[in-house]
Amino acid sequence: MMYRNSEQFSHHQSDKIGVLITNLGTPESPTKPALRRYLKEFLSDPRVVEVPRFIWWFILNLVILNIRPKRSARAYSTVWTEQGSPLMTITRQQRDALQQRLTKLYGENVLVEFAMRYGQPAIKDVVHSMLGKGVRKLLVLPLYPQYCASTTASTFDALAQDFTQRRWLPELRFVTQYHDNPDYISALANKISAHWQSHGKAQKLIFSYHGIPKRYLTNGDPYHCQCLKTTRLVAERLGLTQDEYLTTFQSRFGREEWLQPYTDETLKGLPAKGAKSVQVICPGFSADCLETIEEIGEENREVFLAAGGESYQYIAALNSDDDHMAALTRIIETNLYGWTIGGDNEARSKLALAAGAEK
Ligand SMILES: C=CC1=C(C)c2cc3[nH]c(cc4nc(cc5[nH]c(cc1n2)c(C)c5CCC(=O)O)C(CCC(=O)O)=C4C)c(C)c3C=C
Ligand SMILES: [Fe+2]
Ligand SMILES: [Fe+2]
Repeated sequence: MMYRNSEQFSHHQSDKIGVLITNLGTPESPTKPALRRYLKEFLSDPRVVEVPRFIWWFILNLVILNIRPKRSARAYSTVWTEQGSPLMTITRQQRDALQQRLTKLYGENVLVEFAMRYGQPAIKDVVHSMLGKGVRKLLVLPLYPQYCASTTASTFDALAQDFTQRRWLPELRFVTQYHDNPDYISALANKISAHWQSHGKAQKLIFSYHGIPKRYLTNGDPYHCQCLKTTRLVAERLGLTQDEYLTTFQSRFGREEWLQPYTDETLKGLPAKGAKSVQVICPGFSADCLETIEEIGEENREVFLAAGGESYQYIAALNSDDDHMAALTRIIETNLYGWTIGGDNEARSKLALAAGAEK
């Protein structure tokens, strides 16, 4: 067995702390071949599609990969910008903002990087580069506020898979969720209040989360429960009454039942029930992407207006907003505890001093 070497190993090298933020990933370009490559990797992940492998192999390769890439490429081209995919651009901005905040707190000893679960930059490549730069303590923060096996556990799988190829593993901490973190909840509540300040309040506020097959919930995934809790906490913070908001689930894929109520069907039914103005926010997406910009911002707007709705507003994701970056920084700081403060070696006490000076 050949293991991947840690590059530039030397005795007495500094123990750096690495913070790796991750998100789902995105195709390299909004084209059919790029989408085919991306969707093949994504939809081959057994955490995403829990169907017996050999049955799924036929469906994926003979049906889905012959239909979906073209359709998805068209959708992606509507959100693509000069800098590329919004998800990539925003994740890079988040990395930069977090690096700046953590350098202020702890000095040069903390390295922040980002990686994508599917496509580029791949988790294994970024981890390799971080270890090569002297990172011996690694904190991984998937930017999925609500835990789901399809996203969070799959990210862990990618890390674990990479670690099977290494001789010298770093110390590892992995954040599985932050759905009820008070700073995350405040950031969402503030974003909504700020929107109300400039646009007024709609009749209904819709909290729309990415769906999953209902079967995953009945098999024990806590995702649904965490989504409902995020909504409840934000609604409490805003003082909303039960009839002022709804939680719905978007982005269905395939024929089986997914978490209900569905975002599109809910929007279709609202005007007839007297709700002609809505505001939609997607708290499960830490960065705007195809599923928010195109699906919620465009497609669902059409659905609502065609059904007799009059006013439809999408409230952007937290992206690299200051409030969001402050919340993530606090989550990171909490999870670095003992690596930055309270340790016994010189490097650690230096970090603690630097941190103390800032507060
Ligand atoms: C096939 C099943 C899928 C499951 C289960 C699923 C869960 C899930 N996904 C996200 C976040 C994102 N998904 C995105 C795109 C996307 N998702 C699926 C399918 C499932 N997702 C597909 C096929 C696609 C590709 C786009 C398409 O062809 O329609 C994205 C956007 C990526 C981007 O580049 O913009 C995100 C983000 C979560 C949080 C989740 C479970 C909780
Ligand atoms: Fe998805
Ligand atoms: Fe979608």
